[in-house]
Amino acid sequence: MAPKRKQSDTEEGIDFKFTQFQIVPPINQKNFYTDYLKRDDQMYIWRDTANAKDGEPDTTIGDVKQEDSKKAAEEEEDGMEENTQEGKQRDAKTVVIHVGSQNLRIGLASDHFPKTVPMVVARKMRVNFEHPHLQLSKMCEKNEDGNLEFDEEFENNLKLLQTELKARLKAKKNRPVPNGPALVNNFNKISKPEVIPSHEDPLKPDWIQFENNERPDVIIGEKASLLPLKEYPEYRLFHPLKDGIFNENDYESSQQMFSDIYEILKYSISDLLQIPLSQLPQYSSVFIVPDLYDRIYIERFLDLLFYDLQFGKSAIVQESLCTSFGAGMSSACVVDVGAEKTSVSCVEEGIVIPNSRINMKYGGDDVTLLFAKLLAKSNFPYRELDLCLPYDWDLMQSLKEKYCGISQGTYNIQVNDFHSRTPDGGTKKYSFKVLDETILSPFGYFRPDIFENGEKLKDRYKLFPVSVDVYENQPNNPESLAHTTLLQITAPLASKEEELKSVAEDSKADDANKVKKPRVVHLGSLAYPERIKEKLIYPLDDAINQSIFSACEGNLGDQAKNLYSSILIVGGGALFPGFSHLLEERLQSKRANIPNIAVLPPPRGLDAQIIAWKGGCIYNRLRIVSEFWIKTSDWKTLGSRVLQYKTLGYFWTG
Ligand SMILES: Nc1ncnc2c1ncn2[C@@H]1O[C@H](COP(=O)(O)OP(=O)(O)OP(=O)(O)O)[C@@H](O)[C@H]1O
Repeated sequence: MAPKRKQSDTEEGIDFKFTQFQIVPPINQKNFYTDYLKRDDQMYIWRDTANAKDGEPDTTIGDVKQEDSKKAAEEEEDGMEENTQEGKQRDAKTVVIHVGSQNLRIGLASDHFPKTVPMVVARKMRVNFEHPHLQLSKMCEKNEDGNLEFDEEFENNLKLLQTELKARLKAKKNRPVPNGPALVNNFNKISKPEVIPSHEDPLKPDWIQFENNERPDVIIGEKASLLPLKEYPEYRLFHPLKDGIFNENDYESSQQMFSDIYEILKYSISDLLQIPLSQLPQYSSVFIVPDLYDRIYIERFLDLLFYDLQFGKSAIVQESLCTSFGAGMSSACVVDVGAEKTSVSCVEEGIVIPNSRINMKYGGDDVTLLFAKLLAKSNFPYRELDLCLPYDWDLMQSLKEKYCGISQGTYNIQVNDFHSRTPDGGTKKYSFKVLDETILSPFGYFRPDIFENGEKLKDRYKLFPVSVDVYENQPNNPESLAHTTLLQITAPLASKEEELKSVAEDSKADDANKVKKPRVVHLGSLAYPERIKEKLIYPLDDAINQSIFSACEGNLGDQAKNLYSSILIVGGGALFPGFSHLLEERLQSKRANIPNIAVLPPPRGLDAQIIAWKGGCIYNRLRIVSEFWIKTSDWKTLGSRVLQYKTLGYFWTG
């Protein structure tokens, strides 16, 4: 039999406690309460603001609050003072910056109009750059009937577009032009250019010619398109933004891209606004960001504003909010059709409704390309036109802006002319005929599958990783129910096999990176999208319907009626005559139960392209904005966390 084990002393009933310390019982969660880091006045950022206001080293919280309320009352009393002298002084020291894929709009808040700078840089490379070509005549081929044709997908989409246009013209009692396309083709085929001697062309561009061997490293903005690229092949053109985000496709490194953005901003501030860079610490900047922004985009831009340009303080504000300020509307559905992106968002009482935001990857440049293709099909006489050359692209843009529009009056054969100006070919005058090309091109917004969408968002996340949460390592870019819904609707269009393949690839990548898939944060009614798909291409009118539907949480009541009666259309891409009217008609046909649908142009004859910038100036005048300024010290101490407390406030989380 095994011997009995000796029992320990405690078990033998000796009354000593194991420790003299009082053991703390678990807290009863019912009565548990703490406000640690829950009140604004405990945050460094607010205490810092309060101290700065007082000019005292430190104060107790109660005192700060009393002082604040006194000051606020004083400010209320002399509000006029704020609106006149103080406000004007502040405007003269604030630079409002609105960056677009094609144009940067920048100016002092006290200016009437911003300076517009094309977002392009010509950089001298170490070895000659082989420029790509996109010659119009080589884009299509002759079919058996002798007509010019593009690929099958394009031709099918074009047929659908033409059918839609015919139905519309019939409804408006417009008669078709008998034998129209043949008449147009025959005229264009035999149209010959007239050479204009350079001394007879008052608009001849001042092409850049370098003397000796002195060649600058960078040429910025408009000047870059005056560079004869064939003569100076060591230069390459870069567009740092594409589709409304960083252009990761054309650059090898993020530093290279940022140095181009820096050059554009530096040139605009020092040369155009005449502000010496050394004085920027005394200036503030209002930076206008997309509604459905990318966190990395905002963080990197703020780095640039604080570290490289050294602005004293900055505020960031969303595009649609600025547009609504600029238009003086407290609630609106803002549709911004830009060069390479189109956004739709609903704004109410100074807030962009998070679930209504939609960002689509098409815009005015897609219409330009479509117009060029349609002209190519009808034997456009300028056959050497190369869309990769900046002056030829600009020519096509100007033809689009001059001749495209959606009025029934233009549906007839028209004879137009234009001048081509190239550094090697001089000036030539061409005549050409068009029939329905000018109407069909803007129609593309309602059937965007016809645009060249394949290369969009190519190499996304090549230079920058997906923004992830520091705690959960989950993608944390803001999401919107409207946007996610449309992504899910368009997803089945991809072939099943392709889908499965890429899902498998994604899951492999996920395992490697330990990054989980994004989730829909707002309503939770939808499962998370199968993959991180961002390229949203969807008809404009349907996108507006979806945005308003999501803004009202599916209830098309008074709120929806209000939004439908104030659809504000801005941005350069929608500046076609008759476009607002067409959009209004299409919305009415799809929402017959909503009376008074109105698509409004910007009020007071304001330019649709600068209205968001104007709104940025007005934002600078709001008294509340003083709480939104991020100082250099805040950015250096807290980094992007400061955005939770300031400027974007709760938008930053979603
Ligand atoms: N009068 C016009 N008619 C038609 N299109 C126009 C007109 N004026 C400008 N555009 C087009 O508007 C586009 C530029 O618009 P905008 O300046 O709003 O773009 P962005 O803000 O630079 O780009 P994004 O919003 O995509 O970032 C170009 O495609 C240009 O061809």
